[in-house]
Amino acid sequence: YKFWQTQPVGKLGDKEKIEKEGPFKEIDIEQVRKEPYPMADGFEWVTMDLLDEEELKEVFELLYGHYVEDDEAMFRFNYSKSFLKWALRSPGWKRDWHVGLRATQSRKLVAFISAIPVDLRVRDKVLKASEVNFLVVHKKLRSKRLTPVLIKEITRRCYLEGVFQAIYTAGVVLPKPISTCRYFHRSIDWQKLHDVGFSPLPKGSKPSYQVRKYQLPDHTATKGLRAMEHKDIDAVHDLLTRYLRRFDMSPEFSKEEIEHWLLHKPKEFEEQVVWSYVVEDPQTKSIYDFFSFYCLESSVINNPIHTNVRAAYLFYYATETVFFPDSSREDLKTCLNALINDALILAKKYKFDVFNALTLQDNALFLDQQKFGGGDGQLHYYLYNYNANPIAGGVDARNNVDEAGSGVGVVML
Ligand SMILES: CCCCCCCCCCCCCC(=O)SCCNC(=O)CCNC(=O)[C@H](O)C(C)(C)COP(=O)(O)OP(=O)(O)OC[C@H]1O[C@@H](n2cnc3c(N)ncnc32)[C@H](O)[C@@H]1OP(=O)(O)O
Ligand SMILES: Cc1c(COc2ccc(F)c(F)c2F)oc2cccc(OCCCNCc3cccnc3)c12
Repeated sequence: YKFWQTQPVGKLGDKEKIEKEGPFKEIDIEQVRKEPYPMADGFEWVTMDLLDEEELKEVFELLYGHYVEDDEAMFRFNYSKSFLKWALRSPGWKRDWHVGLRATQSRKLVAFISAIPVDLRVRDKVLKASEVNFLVVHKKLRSKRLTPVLIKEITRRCYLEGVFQAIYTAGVVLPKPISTCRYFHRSIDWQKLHDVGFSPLPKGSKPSYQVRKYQLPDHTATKGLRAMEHKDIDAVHDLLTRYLRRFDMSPEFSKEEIEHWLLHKPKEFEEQVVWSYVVEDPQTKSIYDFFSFYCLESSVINNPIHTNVRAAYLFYYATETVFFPDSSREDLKTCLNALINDALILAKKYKFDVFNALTLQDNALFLDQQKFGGGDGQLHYYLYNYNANPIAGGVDARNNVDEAGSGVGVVML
């Protein structure tokens, strides 16, 4: 019984072009089970209340000990409580979509899966979809087929809300990725990355050469660059909405979502999760560009010197450059290199060790020039119950950056 064969996800190997893109399973809400799926003896479903500090802490601890690791089990994502509040309590969030599994006796939280709502455009269609993330099963309960049940349960809860499509990413290959992007990293503190075993010393090089290669100025260079403020929400919303239309797949953000995802609120988040900067024309005061990055640390497993790597991840950005009459790809390349170089300088200022980016959006235009190195990880994008032709992930057949760029405009956390 292969879980995937019963799910509306295209079979592996479909190579022919899909004529008509769209859902391929019509769901009748009347037929959807009203109560959770039966669960193995000794475990029970719970809905986590992430407004409750204690329950938020339980989800944090489960992820801290059991979430995604690299293949050599040297690092594990360390999503902070602030991050989880930001990621899971976004506009339109539903408590029912924060699904936990507890051991009945001990009450211990042993598994979790979540979803948040997103208006997702795929080419010319906009879907009321969900973004599924933070699937985790306690290490002691692995290989017991709990995952298919967790997935069925989050699916049922999405169906009950009239949501019949989902987007999700994974480092593992599952049936039918719609796109695949590659990890790229730009060292900021090379010595620390080397100490934790993340950055090897290239043959013929020396630590001092590597440190010099990645050194960055202390101050940004772009005139008019400043931190985003509440007053910039409308302008950033307008600019990003137009810019995201360049891609085959992208979210359609409301102004509330722009405020939530891009504007750091010190009172709400004791530790900062997202950094956003705008470029304001001194004369007209209009916003010509913006970029953002988020903080996601990785625990270093078993290292005598360091316990954490502080990574900045490129998030959303946009520039008016593409809308200037007869502007070229070279103009966009020049603009993005200047913006991302300033993003790197700010990441250094805020004590990040590494700046991570995928090959999606227009990232192909600056990865090389800004000294990003290709990682050995890939991020596969998936759609649930939606047949769509493949979307370029920004890498070619040999997994090198494809200058033609990518059609992916969705950044998953
Ligand atoms: C309309 C709404 C729809 C909503 C739902 C849309 C779909 C959402 C889909 C989920 C989006 C999640 C997005 C993220 O959060 S991706 C991050 C996933 N989390 C981790 O990697 C954390 C560390 N690992 C673990 O906690 C466990 O190893 C997990 C929980 C991953 C598997 O637990 P375990 O190792 O104990 O295995 P099992 O015995 O229970 O089950 C084995 C089956 O599970 C399939 N498997 C393995 N990894 C994944 C994976 N990442 N997505 C989907 N399926 C996965 C695998 O192919 C096999 O199926 P089959 O090949 O044998 O049939
Ligand atoms: C993850 C990731 C990496 C790994 O980066 C590091 C890991 C350990 C370190 F010590 C370090 F310095 C890294 F840069 O480099 C990247 C470059 C671009 C994008 C990246 O991840 C995109 C966000 C991934 N979401 C988490 C996730 C990952 C896999 C499945 N489901 C969710 C990554």
